[in-house]
Amino acid sequence: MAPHDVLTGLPNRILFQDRLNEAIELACRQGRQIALLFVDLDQFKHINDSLGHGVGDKLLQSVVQRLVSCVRHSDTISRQGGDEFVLLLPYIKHPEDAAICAQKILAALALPHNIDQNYLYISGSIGISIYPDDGKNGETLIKSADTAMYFAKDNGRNNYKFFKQDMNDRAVQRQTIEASLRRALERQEFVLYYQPKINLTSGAIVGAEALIRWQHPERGLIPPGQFVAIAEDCGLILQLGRWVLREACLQARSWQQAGLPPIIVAVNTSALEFCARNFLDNICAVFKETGLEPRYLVLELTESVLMQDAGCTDSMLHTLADLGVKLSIDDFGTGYSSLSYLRQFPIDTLKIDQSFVKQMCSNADDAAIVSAVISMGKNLKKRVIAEGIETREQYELLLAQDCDEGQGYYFSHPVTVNDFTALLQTGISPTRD
Ligand SMILES: Nc1nc2c(ncn2[C@@H]2O[C@H](COP(=O)(O)O[C@H]3[C@@H](O)[C@H](n4cnc5c(=O)[nH]c(N)nc54)O[C@@H]3COP(=O)(O)O)[C@@H](O)[C@H]2O)c(=O)[nH]1
Repeated sequence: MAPHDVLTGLPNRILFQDRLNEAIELACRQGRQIALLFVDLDQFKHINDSLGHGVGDKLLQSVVQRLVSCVRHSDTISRQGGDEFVLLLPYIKHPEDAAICAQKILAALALPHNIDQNYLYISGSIGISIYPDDGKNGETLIKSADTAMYFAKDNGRNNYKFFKQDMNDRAVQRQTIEASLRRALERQEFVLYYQPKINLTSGAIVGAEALIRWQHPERGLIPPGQFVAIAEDCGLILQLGRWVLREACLQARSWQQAGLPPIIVAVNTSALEFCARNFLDNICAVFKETGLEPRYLVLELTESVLMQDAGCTDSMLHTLADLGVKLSIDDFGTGYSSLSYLRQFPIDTLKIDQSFVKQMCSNADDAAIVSAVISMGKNLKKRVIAEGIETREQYELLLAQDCDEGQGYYFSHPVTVNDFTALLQTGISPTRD
């Protein structure tokens, strides 16, 4: 068997294992430390699925060039398979040397990759293990670095983490969650909560954001923060997303049929779902099945979905817009805001991230950002919604700046279907603070 990976020319697992064993033996004799970096590309599957494996392969080759530029000749880089790479740094003085290398890799990966006249962006998550503290043999060292890499992913991706012993317990916990998520889908343990979106001038409910919860038979109601990222990593988000979309559309139609004022229902859509081959077909099938008109659905997309310089994103967004589906940029201001997207894509709404709203009454910079997004939205003829409104002061400031819509605990927490139906019947009376 050839000792090198055919696509990248890097040492394969077997050759890497030999070098790692040699490095461990030498370090043991000399009483030195060595470092192992486990690099996994973030959402690489999404590139393969949307742009094809040919482009994915070229991106991997470009990534390898960047990795090589970040290490010394004495270091070894190996492709473990797919989009996973392991780096052996046999000569380090301190663990901090590995951190410096990880920072260099993140910075190098972040620069655009020019593939077939497209600029592609990719980031990586890196786990670091140190011999002898995190493993006395190669297998354990790789496993520790791999575990740490998952924690880097959970920490928002595009960062690095050193292995810590308590990560092992949490990794077992994660695998348990993954297995029970699969069971939960079969047993239909998920529910949607709805949070109203308010027209700030009239006070009327104009929309609802559907937010998933897991009604766990023993642990009670589990918020999405504890399982959506895991579902994304193991691909279950596709099934989960299809369920959310269908359920939300059924509910919106059912409110209309009950004679309640028609509102627009918003569904969060992750990059993985958006780029799935049958995403559009599924949406059309849901409209057909539920009878909901497309104009009553808004997809909340994060900037990472728009970030891919892909023809498919552009045509998908235009097809959705032509159907009548509304498109909103979620967490606006926190991602890769390239303002040219606002011109290129048929975006209806900018949703100002709650981190800016939270501090807008006490922090002049946040107030300036909120105000700038509102006036930019007005000039570009896009609706602007502020999320995370918790106080009357924030509401009044947003109203004074002519922000179109708002959402937040000041008006209502996300609530069950029955409670939301009651809100539609009675209207909202904001909490006093
Ligand atoms: N792909 C999918 N992602 C989903 C889905 N359902 C939810 N999510 C994502 O999970 C994130 C966390 O959601 P949740 O715990 O429900 O939190 C939402 C609100 O409860 C919270 N919120 C709303 N108002 C306030 C407020 O005034 N203060 C405060 N501290 N928090 C508030 O914000 C969350 C809504 O955020 P956003 O989506 O950015 O509008 C959540 O971010 C979802 O992305 C799903 O079905 N699919």
